[in-house]
Amino acid sequence: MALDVNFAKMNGLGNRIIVADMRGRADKITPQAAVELNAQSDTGFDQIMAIHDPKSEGTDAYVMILNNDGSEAEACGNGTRCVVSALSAETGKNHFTFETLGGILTADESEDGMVSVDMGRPRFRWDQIPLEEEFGDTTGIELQIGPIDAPVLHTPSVANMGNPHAIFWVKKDVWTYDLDRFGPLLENHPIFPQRANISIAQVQSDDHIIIRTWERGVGLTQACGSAACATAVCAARKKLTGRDVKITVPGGDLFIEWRDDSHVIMTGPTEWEFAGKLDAQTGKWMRLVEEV
Ligand SMILES: N[C@@H](CCC[C@H](N)C(=O)O)C(=O)O
Repeated sequence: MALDVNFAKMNGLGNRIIVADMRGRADKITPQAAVELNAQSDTGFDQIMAIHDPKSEGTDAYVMILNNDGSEAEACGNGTRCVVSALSAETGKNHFTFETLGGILTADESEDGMVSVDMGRPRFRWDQIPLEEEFGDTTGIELQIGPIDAPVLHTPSVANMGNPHAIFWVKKDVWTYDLDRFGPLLENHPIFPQRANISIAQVQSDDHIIIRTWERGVGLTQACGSAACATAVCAARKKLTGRDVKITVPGGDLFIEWRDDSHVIMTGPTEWEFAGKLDAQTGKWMRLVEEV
């Protein structure tokens, strides 16, 4: 089977993104094509952001989000910034409205190339995360990993930012935790019927948190924008920080504002990879033809 698609290889703070242009076509990138594409060295990615023709009036595009295990996601903060940079290079526009599986969101590119995405309103009710069983207080649910009397990670906050997140608060440096080992166990824990993105977070101050994330459907990544948003809102709910925070991820910094109307605004950079700066400047798409 040949996957023949125009694309740009980009990243958002090291979160590896393929922006694929599926406009004007009736087909979709299948889970199998995504898995096989990821196995090829030049096109390895964390997410594919497939831009389709709009489905709803007033939107610029429908964006299908695929993780590298072929599963579909409702939200991807870093990938959305990459879609904005790609479409802005192509069209010269700097404001976009997208629809994803998770709903409708807006995004803006500023003069300096930074992109802000309105990630919508977080949801905290147990059945909205979703969790398998009822918890009244989702600022810290009963879940732990490690010995029963000395858990390594415990009592995560949970939130849905379009997609499900659990955040474990830690006192020690986030790099001292074996997230590679605990990540898959927690992602697939029966308490999360739709699996979950798992982050560990160390609060530095009222406006700064350091996190690492094990992403659902991917594994360890350099950055997860929706996890940064989920961490920020959960920290503010627990009164660990204010509502305006810098989140340091392995790939750099994201700036999160939880506005009074409850919308979460995420701001950060994007980078072009082998589509190259030339393509970013001319707005020309590269063509990807792979046997998958
Ligand atoms: N990298 C993303 C999140 C992508 C989706 C996630 N793995 C999921 O399945 O929910 C981001 O920047 O938000």
